[in-house]
This record gives sequence, C-alpha cells and structure tokens, in this order.
Amino acid sequence: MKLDPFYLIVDSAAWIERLVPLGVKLVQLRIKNRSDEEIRSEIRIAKAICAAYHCQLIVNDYWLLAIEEGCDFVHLGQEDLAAADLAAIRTAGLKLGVSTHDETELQTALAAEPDYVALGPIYPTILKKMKWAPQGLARISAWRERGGKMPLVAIGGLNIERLEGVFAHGANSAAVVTDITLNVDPEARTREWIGKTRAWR
Ligand SMILES: Cc1ncc(COP(=O)(O)OP(=O)(O)O)c(N)n1
Ligand SMILES: Cc1nc(C(=O)O)sc1CCOP(=O)(O)O
Ligand SMILES: [Mg+2]
Repeated sequence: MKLDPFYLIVDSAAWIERLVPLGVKLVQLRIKNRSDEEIRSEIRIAKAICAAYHCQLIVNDYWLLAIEEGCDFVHLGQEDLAAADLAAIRTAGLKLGVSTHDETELQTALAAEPDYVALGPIYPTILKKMKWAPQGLARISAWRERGGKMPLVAIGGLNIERLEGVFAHGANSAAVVTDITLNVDPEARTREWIGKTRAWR
C-alpha cells in the first residue's frame, strides 16, 4: 500500500471541507471530547467530502463508529489498540495505522500487522503534551530498518522546512496538524505542502 506523502490531520469536518478540495489526498479526522453522535455526524460529512475528492479518510480512535459508518481506514494509538476489537476491524475490511513511540510499542504495533506505523514526536509538538522526548531523524531510519517495507509515517512538529529530512531518513509520509491549522493562511500552507511533497508522491 502506498500512502500519500502529505498526511493532513484535522479536528473537524469543517477543516476537511475547507482543505481537501485543494488537493489533499490523505486526511485524518482526529476529534477529542465530543459525544459519539457528534463524532458520527462529523465522520459522515468528512466521508462524503473525501469520497467526492478521492481523498483517503482515516478516522482516529473511533474504530466502531468508523465501521458503522462504512469507513475503510482507522488510526489507533497503543491504548486504543489494546482496547479495540482487532478482529472486528479486520473482518469489516478496514485498514489500520498504529502509533509508536518506543521499541516496545513498535513490537506491539508490528504484531498487529498494521497497514502503516507512525513514529513520533519527531520534533517537539505544541498540539498535545507528550511523555516522550523528540525522537529525532535518526530514529526514523531505525524504524525503517525494523519495519522493513512497512509504510512509515513521521509525526510531531513537522513543517515544510523539515520535510527533506524526514523523507531522506526513510519516512513514506509526513503527518501535520499545527503547521497548517495555526498558519495565518491554512489554504496557502496546504498548497505549499502539496507542492513540496510532490517529489515523494
Ligand atoms: C498519524 C498519527 N500518528 C500518531 C497519532 C497519535 O495517536 P495516539 O497516540 O492514539 O494519540 P491521539 O492522536 O489519539 O491523541 C495519530 N493520531 N496519528
Ligand atoms: C497527534 C500527535 N501524535 C503524535 C505522536 O507522536 O504520536 S505527535 C502529534 C501531534 C502532531 O501535531 P503537530 O503537527 O502540530 O506537531
Ligand atoms: Mg488515539
């Protein structure tokens, strides 16, 4: 499976409606602290927009809602994975991405036979408090060796200026939140990301 090198992560269907039509081909809906019914509604809207623009939608955390809403890709962290019904996810035909932050988590992730592994935070992130120090670029190369051909997503503190480094060290895709959503011009920054990642598409 080939992942688009530009992996946008946003917290609402409204962001998806705003940015996906610009040419984004891989987007994660990552919503926290909302009711299941609100999240279901957001998934439904996001799915329709992504279908219209041929963009791969990945639902974060809410694997059961993703199954119920007919989505085809979920992202789970380690705690999410431990609580999830992996067999149900697979039986429903969904693809799976898994977060990793250390060697033990990588082993757990690989044992689940995911469709990609994410490594983070590569650089410091302001989005969420994390208990792991920044991994640095060399760690991407280590994960590439350990994971073989497994698609590898780099995440955490990424911006346009850091892309060369993450791809040169073996990442297949670069995930981003705040470099776009907190930018003064998110649309322009999205276009920059699409252009800058073209070489790895
Ligand atoms: C592509 C990607 N990588 C890592 C994460 C983080 O997942 P998780 O550790 O479950 O933390 P939350 O995002 O759920 O707070 C991700 N969402 N996407
Ligand atoms: C959601 C998330 N997960 C991470 C991990 O390391 O697992 S880092 C991260 C935040 C990414 O946001 P930004 O691009 O703004 O740094
Ligand atoms: Mg999670």
